[in-house]
Amino acid sequence: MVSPAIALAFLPLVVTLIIRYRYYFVLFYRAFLVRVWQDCATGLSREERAFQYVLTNATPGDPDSILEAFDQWCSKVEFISNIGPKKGKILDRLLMEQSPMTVLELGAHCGYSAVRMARCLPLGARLYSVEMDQRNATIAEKVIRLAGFDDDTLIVSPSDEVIPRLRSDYGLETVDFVFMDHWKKCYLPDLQLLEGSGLLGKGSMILADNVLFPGAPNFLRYVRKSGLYEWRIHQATLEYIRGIRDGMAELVYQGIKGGRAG
Ligand SMILES: C[S@@+](CC[C@H](N)C(=O)[O-])C[C@H]1O[C@@H](n2cnc3c(N)ncnc32)[C@H](O)[C@@H]1O
Repeated sequence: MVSPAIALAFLPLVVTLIIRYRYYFVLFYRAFLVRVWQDCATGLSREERAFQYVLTNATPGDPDSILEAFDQWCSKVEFISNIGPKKGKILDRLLMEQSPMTVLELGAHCGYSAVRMARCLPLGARLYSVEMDQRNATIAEKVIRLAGFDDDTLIVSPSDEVIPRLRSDYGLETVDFVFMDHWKKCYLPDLQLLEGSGLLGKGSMILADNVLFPGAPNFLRYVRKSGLYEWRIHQATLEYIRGIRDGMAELVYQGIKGGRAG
């Protein structure tokens, strides 16, 4: 039995830790505890619950109302790691400035960022979204169609299998814009796969989310050292949780080092 005196001595430390890491507790509570509880209570997956909410609260064919419904659900009900409204605005701005004709998304989850991007693209642009989880892809497909983007292509496979086949199976010559938002450990190998496949041209932009939290240190180290990119970090906070620092890395491919520009 711990004596009350010893317990009291540790109290300031415990209080300090709780205050200091309160946003991480909130994240753990909303992303994990609420999810487990709701999975048992509803018999539905978190993604299916989010979709039910979107179906009830958004207007079909109106992408902004679909994004708004997702944002309300993720801020007030359960956490889902969509890019969210704040970082989403940076993504919107970059897409509108770049006007890319071919866009590749790695990690579609429920289709939030796919809808977000599709509404910013110029007429005739093509969006290829890659999602390896079949259940997530089913929801993403429904969300993308609900928003009215019937021409977007959803590829259900792991990114490292899809990237080498983009040229042969989907007829892509170059990719103008890549949005990376899948597992962080895949960022570096997939970037190198894209380089090796010749799909990046001079000026192709890569935007990688969550490079500070949960973080992609190997990816950032490589980008810094490779000399292949002009790059910057957009400082932000984690989607739907203020108080946890995060950032997105914006890379612009400069072509093959010491050789012909891509
Ligand atoms: C953070 S969520 C994507 C959120 C989405 N981009 C958004 O903002 O709405 C990550 C998703 O990437 C998928 N994923 C992870 N690694 C992948 C890979 N190597 N290939 C394809 N999908 C992957 C996961 O199944 C998950 O659905």
